[in-house]
Amino acid sequence: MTRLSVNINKIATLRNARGGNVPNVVEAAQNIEAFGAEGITVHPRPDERHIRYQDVRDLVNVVQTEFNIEGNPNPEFMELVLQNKPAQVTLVPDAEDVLTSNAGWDTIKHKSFLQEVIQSFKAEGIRTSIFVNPDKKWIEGAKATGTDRIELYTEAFAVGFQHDKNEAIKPYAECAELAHHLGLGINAGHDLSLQNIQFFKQNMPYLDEVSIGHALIAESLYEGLESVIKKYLEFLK
Ligand SMILES: CC(=O)[C@@H](O)[C@H](O)COP(=O)(O)O
Ligand SMILES: NCC(=O)COP(=O)(O)O
Repeated sequence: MTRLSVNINKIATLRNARGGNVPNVVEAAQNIEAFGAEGITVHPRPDERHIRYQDVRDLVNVVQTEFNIEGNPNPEFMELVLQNKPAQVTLVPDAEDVLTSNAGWDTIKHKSFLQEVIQSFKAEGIRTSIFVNPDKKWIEGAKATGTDRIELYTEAFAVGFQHDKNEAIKPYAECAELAHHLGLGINAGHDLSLQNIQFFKQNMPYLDEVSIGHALIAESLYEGLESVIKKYLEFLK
């Protein structure tokens, strides 16, 4: 059984485009849970271009499933997470100006920094996960940081899936075997979609959780458009 955590960044992007509260991020999270998702993920970025720090404060009292906050552990992010105590924090080494997450941790170079940060979250009962590329050296390095889980960065899989899906999954499945052997939990995310998720799940051992946002929200638009347009047409008769 692999948990689905829905990343709601893109719902906040849409809300922020108009400056009001439509769509309502908190209501969306509640609906997503009511529809069966097993977690809500947010990734507040320093410029708050989608999820704002206040959204985290609003969501933490409302989310009934697993609340997962992702981000680069700078002092502001650490304070936000430590004050709100989600079930899980996912550490991502994003530069401030990136369009989206584009790399995993060098878990060897940043070992002592990660050890320190992870220890402060775990001391507050927050499960930790660190975002890594699918390379065995980063998994071994992750083990040494004391993290509970890794999150495998799946962009390379999503791209490779288009050309040779069996080749694309190989490093992920091997890293999952190693992580499990080392006693680490296994999450995965980035560019997973309705197109590639079934193959990913079927070929990934020990997969605890996936977090999916961009494609899932786009797919919800595609699948919802027909029904909404029909409703408008009905009212315009
Ligand atoms: C950590 C990760 O994989 C990202 O997918 C991220 O959570 C998405 O962030 P954006 O929504 O800002 O692209
Ligand atoms: N951790 C990955 C995530 O939350 C969602 O990534 P994406 O589906 O928006 O690419």
